[in-house]
Amino acid sequence: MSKKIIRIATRHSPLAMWQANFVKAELLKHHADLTVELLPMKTKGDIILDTPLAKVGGKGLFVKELEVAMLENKADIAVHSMKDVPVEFPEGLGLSIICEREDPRDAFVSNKYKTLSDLPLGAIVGTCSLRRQSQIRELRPDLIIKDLRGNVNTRLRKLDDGEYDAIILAAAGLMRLEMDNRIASFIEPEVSLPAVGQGAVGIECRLDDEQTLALLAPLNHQQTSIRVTAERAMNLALEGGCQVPIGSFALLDGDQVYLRGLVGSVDGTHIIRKEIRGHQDQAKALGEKLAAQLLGAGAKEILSEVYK
Ligand SMILES: NCc1[nH]cc(CCC(=O)O)c1CC(=O)O
Repeated sequence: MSKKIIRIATRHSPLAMWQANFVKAELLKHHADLTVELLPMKTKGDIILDTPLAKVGGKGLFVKELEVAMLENKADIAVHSMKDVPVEFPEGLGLSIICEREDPRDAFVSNKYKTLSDLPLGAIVGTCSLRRQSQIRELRPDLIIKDLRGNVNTRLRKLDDGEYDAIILAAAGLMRLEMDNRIASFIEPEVSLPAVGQGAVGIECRLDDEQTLALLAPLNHQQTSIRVTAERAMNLALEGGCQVPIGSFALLDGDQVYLRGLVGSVDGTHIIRKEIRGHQDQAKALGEKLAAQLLGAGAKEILSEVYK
């Protein structure tokens, strides 16, 4: 067999580069004679930094350019944070692999306070996630939520500059970048239900590229894959993108899936929570069932208000 090269399309942010290098190392671990190249590129989500993400619009802000590179055969695979991957794929591309999940929780990051409850009345919290905003507002309606964009390092710098009393980030990103020391406390899923796929890295490729699919196969983590399948099925049935106040979080207990879902108004006054359990073989159906329960309980009205 000729010497095979795998070209990885990735965003150029430090977290994206870490994830692409992680996949490169994993590929080399399983296939020592492989050549792996990184192709860093900018996406629309990296370029438009002055607008709240929910207003930039369009699904897949962080993945489209990477997908084009694969379709034009300039790259073979793309490495994504599962949280940023839209539920549907362009013709010919698909998500073949989900790697083992890092800590899926949100992290409370502050130089002055330990937890959300420690924050004084009217404190300023930075996040651009409607999901985080909704849940934080429910708990602490007095807090002022200020938009916060940019990659992880930019966000931390804005905190350090004193623009915020605290910011909320995905724990996984901080842990991967070896900045766990910035985490003041973890926010449990009961307080802030994580986003669909949070903490998991996924690999997309051309579905007819059998050689690449075979090389990627050992990187799949079955338990993570089942959990994220349930979460994404819920999101798809709600027609949710990644910029909506939706949380979805699955755990596995033996062969049983425990899936929790949430849809909330941005002001936190109206939050719908539902949960469901079932066999892991039914992960997708469980997600769809849970979405139907959420819709039946008023999620549709909440989401149409957000999309307006
Ligand atoms: N939306 C940006 C994004 N996409 C993935 C992560 C973190 C890593 C992960 O969830 O795997 C982040 C940053 C954040 O939310 O703090």
